Amino acid sequence: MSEDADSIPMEYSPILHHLHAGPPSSPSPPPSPSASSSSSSSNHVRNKLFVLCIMLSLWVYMVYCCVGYCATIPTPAVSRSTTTSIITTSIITSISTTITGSEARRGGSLGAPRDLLNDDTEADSRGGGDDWDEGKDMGKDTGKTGLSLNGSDSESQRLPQAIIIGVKKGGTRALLEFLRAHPDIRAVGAEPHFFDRNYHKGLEWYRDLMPKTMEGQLTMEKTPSYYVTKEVPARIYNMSKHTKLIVVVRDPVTRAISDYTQTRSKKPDIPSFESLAFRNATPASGGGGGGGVIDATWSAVQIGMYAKHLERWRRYFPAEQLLFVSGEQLISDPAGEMARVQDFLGLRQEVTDRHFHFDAAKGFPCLKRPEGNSKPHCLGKTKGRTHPNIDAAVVQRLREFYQPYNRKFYQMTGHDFGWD
Ligand SMILES: Nc1ncnc2c1ncn2[C@@H]1O[C@H](COP(=O)(O)OS(=O)(=O)O)[C@@H](OP(=O)(O)O)[C@H]1O
Repeated sequence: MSEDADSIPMEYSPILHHLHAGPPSSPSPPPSPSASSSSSSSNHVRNKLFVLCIMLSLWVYMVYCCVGYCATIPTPAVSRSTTTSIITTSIITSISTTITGSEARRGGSLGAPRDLLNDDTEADSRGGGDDWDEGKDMGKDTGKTGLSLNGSDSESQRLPQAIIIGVKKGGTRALLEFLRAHPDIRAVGAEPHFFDRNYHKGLEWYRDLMPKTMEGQLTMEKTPSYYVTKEVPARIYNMSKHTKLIVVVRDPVTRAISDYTQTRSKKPDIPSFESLAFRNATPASGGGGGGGVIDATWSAVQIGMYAKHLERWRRYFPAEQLLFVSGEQLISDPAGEMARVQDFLGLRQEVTDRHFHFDAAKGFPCLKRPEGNSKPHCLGKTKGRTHPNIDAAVVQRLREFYQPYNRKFYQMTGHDFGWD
């Protein structure tokens, strides 16, 4: 060990003083003037190097924080022993706050991965968004609760307690948007498709999509393809067997035409509805109709066999946990249908007839604020498309095809939807 290091008196440095604090040593003989000046300058350099090292470590730590790790490490306790640690703590705290704040502002649904926007129903429901797309409703953005940094103690992301599981083109977007007018509901805007397409990503991925909720608020999402996907009932049951399930159903013939209309809006060259509806349809049979057999493997037809799909759900969930909303009633009497839904969810009756305005030009109810005269908000152009005229004979064949399924469905749900 070098004796010099121990015996040479150092220039006073508060930092080094702390580091070298120890039992007082016996006084050393005074150094010669030349030795004193060279050792004093080498100490000076060493001190500077030491301070530089500390600054460098701080800088590295700040960079580390900025790439996102800071939020996951516990913030060091504020120590008053040295100025350095106070500064370090305040820098770390302010970076943490910035990161937490920006994440909160992103909110559940806004942080959703991009691939969520690629599914057909969601892309469709976003398309028209000139007057009301689903990310923008009556001031109740999905991420709104995330804006509160102070309230974050009582707010957290929860798995949904209620899900709109179907059906595609039934009126699911309208129902979700109506529900989002309720103060006790927070919902993801985009369709997560967790239980069908993204299940391998795990429940934490799913939870991460959810908006923050306070105690007593319900978290919801809608993905219409769940109702017809074989694996989904068991998967939702495994998440929670208490999940409340809502299905918006609509006359299966109109639903099939609506489904076809949506596909055709994206792929204008597809064959006619008539020819797709029948197995082995030939141009000679008028593209369908005639004596052909309905093609129950065509998804536009298959989705409307509601009773068949319901059997799968009933193997996992009791009747009381499933609510069937009439897509037709949701248009003609939105407040009445909303009363049933709020009841089912155990919520106060907040969304009432004062929230709806029937837009005669659009032919649909739109949401309005109960107070004031602000302009009502309607769904975008992709909701309420004009359907093509379908051969009456084909429509009739489809009605006959669906009749037994409808009857069974009325019996299973205890509700006659009046489609026959
Ligand atoms: N209030 C209101 N405004 C506009 N549209 C309404 C409304 N209520 C129900 N509907 C009907 O919803 C149909 C679309 O259903 P979905 O939202 O379930 O479609 S999707 O599966 O999410 O693509 C859509 O079907 P089409 O008319 O065939 O476009 C509408 O008839």
